[in-house]
Amino acid sequence: MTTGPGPAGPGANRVAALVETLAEQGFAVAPDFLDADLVSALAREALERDRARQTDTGGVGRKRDYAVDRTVRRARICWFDGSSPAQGQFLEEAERLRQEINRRLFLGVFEFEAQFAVYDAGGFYARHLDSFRGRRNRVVSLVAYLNADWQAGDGGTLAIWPAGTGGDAAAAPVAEVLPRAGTVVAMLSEEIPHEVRPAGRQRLSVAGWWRVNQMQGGRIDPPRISLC
Ligand SMILES: O=C(O)CCC(=O)C(=O)O
Ligand SMILES: [Fe+2]
Repeated sequence: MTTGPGPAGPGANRVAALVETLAEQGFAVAPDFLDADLVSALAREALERDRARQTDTGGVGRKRDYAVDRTVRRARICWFDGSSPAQGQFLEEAERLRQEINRRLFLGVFEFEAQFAVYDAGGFYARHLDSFRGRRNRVVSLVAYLNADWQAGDGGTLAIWPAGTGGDAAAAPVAEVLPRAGTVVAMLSEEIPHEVRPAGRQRLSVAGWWRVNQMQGGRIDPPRISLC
């Protein structure tokens, strides 16, 4: 039986289910989470920005930590600037998730930053955690895939390892996620090691992170400045 939208509005069950799974296992994979029209618009924008050379070569980390290391990551990125309706709609989805994350997980996450990512054939991102040493910087990670007709043979899966296996190179992944249009993945940034396997064809995504408020040298951690 299907149920209509509850009092919290359309999609509330979908958001609650994702966050519940995130709370239970440290990550959640939700196929068909995003509306198909939104996914198409985001894919178009990612390609337009890439063509206009507004994507950077995917250095690892926030701007001030920038280090381009093509042995770790081969992709181009472009930070959201909130300037398009598609970005706005995606950020509204992120806000719904943020509220549920704070309600269910008590994480106090407040700020969201997002980027388009373009991995050409051969692109990858070696196994990593999304948060940085010693800083409660990124707390929850969100990835949304924009690729129509992605097949298992196209590679580019997101491999996910269980929490706490960061230093264990021999541990087996618990999930391999195909980057199919509409699929969304959420992960606890400090705990879940993950890797983008080499893509067999161009692979488009949006990656985002929620952060907690941080005092640094008596100042609130400043918002990241856009690169494009
Ligand atoms: O695109 C993905 O599947 C994950 C990307 C990622 O791990 C990152 O940008 O930190
Ligand atoms: Fe990551």
